[in-house]
Amino acid sequence: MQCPHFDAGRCRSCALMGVPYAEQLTRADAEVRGQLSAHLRQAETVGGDALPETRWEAPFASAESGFRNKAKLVVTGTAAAPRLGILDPNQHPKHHDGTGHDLRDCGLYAPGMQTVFDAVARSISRAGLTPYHVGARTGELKNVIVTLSPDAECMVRFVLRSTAELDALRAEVPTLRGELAAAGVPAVVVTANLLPAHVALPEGEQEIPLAGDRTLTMRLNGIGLRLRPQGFFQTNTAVASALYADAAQWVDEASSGEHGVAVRRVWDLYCGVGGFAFHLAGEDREVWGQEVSAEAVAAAQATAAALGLAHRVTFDVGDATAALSFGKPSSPDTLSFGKESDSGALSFGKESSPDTLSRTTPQTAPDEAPDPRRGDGHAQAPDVVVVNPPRRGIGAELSVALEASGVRLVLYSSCNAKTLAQDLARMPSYRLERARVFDMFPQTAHAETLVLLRRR
Ligand SMILES: C[S@@+](CC[C@H](N)C(=O)[O-])C[C@H]1O[C@@H](n2cnc3c(N)ncnc32)[C@H](O)[C@@H]1O
Repeated sequence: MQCPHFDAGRCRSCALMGVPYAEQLTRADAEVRGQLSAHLRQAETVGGDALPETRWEAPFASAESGFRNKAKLVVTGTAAAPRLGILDPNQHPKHHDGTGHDLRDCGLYAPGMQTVFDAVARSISRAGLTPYHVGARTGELKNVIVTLSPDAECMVRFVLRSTAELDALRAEVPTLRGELAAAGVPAVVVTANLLPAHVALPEGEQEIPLAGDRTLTMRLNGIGLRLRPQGFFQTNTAVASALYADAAQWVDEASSGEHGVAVRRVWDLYCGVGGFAFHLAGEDREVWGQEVSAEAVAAAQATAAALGLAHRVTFDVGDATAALSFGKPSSPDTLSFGKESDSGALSFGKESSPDTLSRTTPQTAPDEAPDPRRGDGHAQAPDVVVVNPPRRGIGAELSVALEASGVRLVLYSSCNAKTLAQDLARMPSYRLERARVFDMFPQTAHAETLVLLRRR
């Protein structure tokens, strides 16, 4: 892939731009393999059972362009001539003069995205929305966030500093929707998001619905996952489809044969809108998902209801790091969460302390009486736990709890092989059975890794 913005130094987001794609894939695979080298297993015989070496699957390739389903565009310029893209990366953020570059034609975006961007730009001009100027701290419209579904429907969110221009935006929305419907990319969700603070974040806490029913359906492998404005969704739809499909297949394969693990209960921790949960939900399986974002949980519950699965695929808002600490209720209101930043860092009101670790009693936990405060989906110990945390990994509390638990299979999907390796080091009772790199983020050095761990 070749990019004029990269070549001109206007955008440096794609660090590997210009590196042939086959080489990017080889590098990503080698990098992850290197990070996990201490955990790769040789063939061995344990208690008379022959255990094969770690099965390292060929990396899953992405399309090298046109793969992104989501755009977070900084709005600069003027209402008459808005630019949708990024702030000039060559200036220090603290002393930025507000210059931005228009990246509507960025080659990473899925076909159809630019049609949405162009219609949004026309709306900004018609409504007279003033782009926020980071240098002068004036103006209202900070960012536009667009998500495009595989069915060519979209969600458009306008991130505003205040409600000063909300009425003008509200009055413009029907025209925008009319244009997008005529162009074949109907906007099924339009919202305003408020970000009053002068901070380099893509969005704020408050979401104001302007049109639509607040859910966009992302259809992957025939499963219509509902997405609401503030819920996380994997940005590369095709690669996410392959990731979820492999996860389901690996669990099916691990549950069959001589050493097969009967899989009746699955936990999907850090579940987002339930991508893993719905792919792993079988006829005779219960799945429980836990996630810190209430919007994502509401979306996952809407999917369960729409698919007629609400009786056996359930979700709760809560801190996944404490999910296996059966001795204590995982009450969301005992923790005060900050927002996840782009880097994936969360600011927690409370860090996991030695005290919370000592209250975790996982050796006996899976057999303990179910906590009546918990719903059916997680009243009993799971056979499989899926974890898909942000870049910081699952951390000490959850990895130590998993290590001491009776859980037979763990599927760990990670976007950071370094923290994955750190977490695996705290779980020596698990054998790394299978691994695969998924190129979720072509043109960058980042990749997603799925590993299947089986208790020795
Ligand atoms: C990489 S995303 C994965 C989401 C989902 N598994 C998917 O496939 O789309 C990580 C998710 O973890 C959530 N999260 C972050 N910290 C959490 C915590 N302590 N407990 C539960 N969920 C958390 C985020 O809100 C986000 O939805």
